[in-house]
Amino acid sequence: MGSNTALPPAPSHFPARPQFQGFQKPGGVEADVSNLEVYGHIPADIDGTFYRVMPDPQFPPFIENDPWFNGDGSISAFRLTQGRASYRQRYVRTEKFVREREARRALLGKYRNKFTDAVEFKIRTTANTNVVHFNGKLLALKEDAPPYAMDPETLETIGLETFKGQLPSLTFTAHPKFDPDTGEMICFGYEARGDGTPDVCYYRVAPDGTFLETVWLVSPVAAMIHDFAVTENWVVFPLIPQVCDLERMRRGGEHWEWSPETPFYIGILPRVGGRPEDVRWFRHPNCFPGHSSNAYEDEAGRIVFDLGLSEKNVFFWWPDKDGNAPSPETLHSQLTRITIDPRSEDLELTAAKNVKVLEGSNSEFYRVDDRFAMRKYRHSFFDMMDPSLGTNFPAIAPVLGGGYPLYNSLAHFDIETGETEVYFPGPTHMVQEPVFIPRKGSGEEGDGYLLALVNNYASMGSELHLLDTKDFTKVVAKILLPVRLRAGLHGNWVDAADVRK
Ligand SMILES: C=Cc1ccc(O)c(OC)c1
Ligand SMILES: [Fe+2]
Repeated sequence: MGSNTALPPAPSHFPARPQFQGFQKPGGVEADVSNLEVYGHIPADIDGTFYRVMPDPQFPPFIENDPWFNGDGSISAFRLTQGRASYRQRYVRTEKFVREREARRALLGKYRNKFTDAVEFKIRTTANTNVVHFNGKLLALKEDAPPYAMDPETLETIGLETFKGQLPSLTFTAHPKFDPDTGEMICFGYEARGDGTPDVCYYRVAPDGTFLETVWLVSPVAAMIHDFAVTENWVVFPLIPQVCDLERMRRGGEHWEWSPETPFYIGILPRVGGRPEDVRWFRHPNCFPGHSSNAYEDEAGRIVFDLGLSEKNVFFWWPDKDGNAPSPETLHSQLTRITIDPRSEDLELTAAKNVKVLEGSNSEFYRVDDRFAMRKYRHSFFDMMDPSLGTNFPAIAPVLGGGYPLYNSLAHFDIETGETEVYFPGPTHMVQEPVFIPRKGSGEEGDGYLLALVNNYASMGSELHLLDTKDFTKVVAKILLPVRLRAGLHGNWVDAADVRK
């Protein structure tokens, strides 16, 4: 829209929709709290910061039924040291955030549809999906743009990060992977040449920010590639059958549409030295690939790829062309192992040959001991929804809000024994994504702590629950926040020892 076009009316309050109501009501808070109340105790060997990000719209949208994925990125930093906890929170100063604050209203239109904006943006991103620590900076990530760099201490936004001009792609995944041995950051961008393009750009970055390698690929369909996986020798690109159509976007429609006809494609590329023509697109019957747990190569050289797999469209707010979408309570994602021979002539993956459910519970947001990322591993930690644990749904329903899948417990799955341990935080609580904290001085996989943000619908406040992985079902510390933090996406633990001074 041109600058002399009248702006669409800007609402003065958030709409009466589940994603803006109850616990999901936007907070708009920036904070510095020097001491948080602790029930229990924070072990003395814990010294670091838990960074996480949530979409939290600064202004009410002028878009009808704006999905929760479209809110401004707000970064929380929970600093745990010497048995104490403090908390800082800042919005990422994206171009969108800064210009909307100036205008005192929403200017950005639909999720990833520039044709619906009230003004023209150079960079539309909300930077609201993940926050990682790399080369002395925080990177606030969303898959539609380059990262925004931030100061890890002050959470001041430094600016758009293009790695001194080395970034070859218009986009950067929200799920970069870090090799625990080399510190290398392995990334990609999809729609890497712009909205609706099937181009995927794969790149590897040295710990000092030097780009080591770039490979341009073309995917079989312009689909969302949210998470991915890396092994010693391969990278794995799972395509979510949510597809983009630029014409639909031009008409003011959605960026994404669920496509039941599209298979679940998995692209396999050599991790080092691959050429564009080396990518191989395996096919699995239509389903929804969620987040990765981990991946590695077995003795036979096959790729073992563990992820959350759901039969139905988890992003139910983007239905198929006829408007069909599952209702959120019917979604069930399971930790699933897909085994792929990267050299196989046969590109069809089948349930019988290639797929095995590892853990049948309804689960998501898998985390591992990152020292074992890209390697054979034994322990996966995740969010779980098990209504039989005793959540008092009638009591919390009026304040639950919604618009996204809910999880009421944290789980530890031991892949070797097949056993699952569960931590239930309480009947009026839901959990967000956990992070794993290794125990100081212990190299044993999975030995340490799990830390997660918990929504308390009785107090309408947020809490951090800290568990010891050796006594998983009990809480070690509950850290109370003076605020309510709505649903977030991802975060990471940054140990004080790993912060470059
Ligand atoms: C969980 C996935 C996911 C995928 C795409 C997004 O834009 C996003 O924004 C918060 C989240
Ligand atoms: Fe994600």
